[in-house]
Amino acid sequence: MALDQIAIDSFWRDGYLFPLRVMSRADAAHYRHALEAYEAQNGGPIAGNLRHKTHLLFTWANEIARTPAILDAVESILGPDILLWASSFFIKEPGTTSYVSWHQDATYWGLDGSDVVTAWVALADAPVESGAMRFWPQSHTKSQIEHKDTFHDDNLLSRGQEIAVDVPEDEGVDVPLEAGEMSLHHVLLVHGSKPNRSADRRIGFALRYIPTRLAQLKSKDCAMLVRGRDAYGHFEHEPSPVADLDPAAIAAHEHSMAAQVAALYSGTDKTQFRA
Ligand SMILES: O=C(O)CCC(=O)C(=O)O
Ligand SMILES: [Fe+2]
Repeated sequence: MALDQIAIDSFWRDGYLFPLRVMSRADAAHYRHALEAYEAQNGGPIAGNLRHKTHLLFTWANEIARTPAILDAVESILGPDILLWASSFFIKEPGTTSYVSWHQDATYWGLDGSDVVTAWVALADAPVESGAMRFWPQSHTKSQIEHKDTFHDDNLLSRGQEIAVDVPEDEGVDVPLEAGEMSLHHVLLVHGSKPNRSADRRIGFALRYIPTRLAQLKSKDCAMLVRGRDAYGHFEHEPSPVADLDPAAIAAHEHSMAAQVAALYSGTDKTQFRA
């Protein structure tokens, strides 16, 4: 579903766009079941390194990342040559204290440009009371703001990083989504979310797309070509998984995680994702 000019203009003006339906409720439920079948077998929620770049490990997660309606919308913003740089599950269990502090994604990513878009895909309904995301409109025009690391246990971000300015709460826009819908946000948009006070899990799969012309300044990094061609070669291309958790997929994921952790945790002693 290509975006019309009004939608494209509103993304660049406000720094976000939502809601966009990218799959049916039934398809979202199918992917949720695939995730939860793994979690049941694993004995608990997906966590640690497996929560990140999950599309390298599971065929169903790779399929979500390549959903034509998602890529059409992203192409409208970034152009035809698209790499998927990262993916992360943001899951909040009902009645828990997990939250996401106000932050800008760009802070630790090391990418040399800000034409980076996150598609946050809801695999379960994410009403306001579930701790839906909140956006600070037009904050992407403020360029990079200082952050401080808290490493707070309940904070779902890699470093528990918080923006070092007061965000006017009354300017925050709630981003409720239904299962199968997505929001898009700009890499400099200030956003966060509160704990889940609903009766169901809040399950978001965040997909980070970049144009092939961007480069990683912090590590020799990897990404997956999901549309068009790559005339730059800044990133080592990652393979799609052939089967869930097969040895080649696990090896490719480990290789990519090393590069991602080197970038996101630079300056710390962390060697893997903390949550
Ligand atoms: O899921 C959330 O509440 C936050 C997600 C987020 O920070 C992101 O996708 O960039
Ligand atoms: Fe974020």
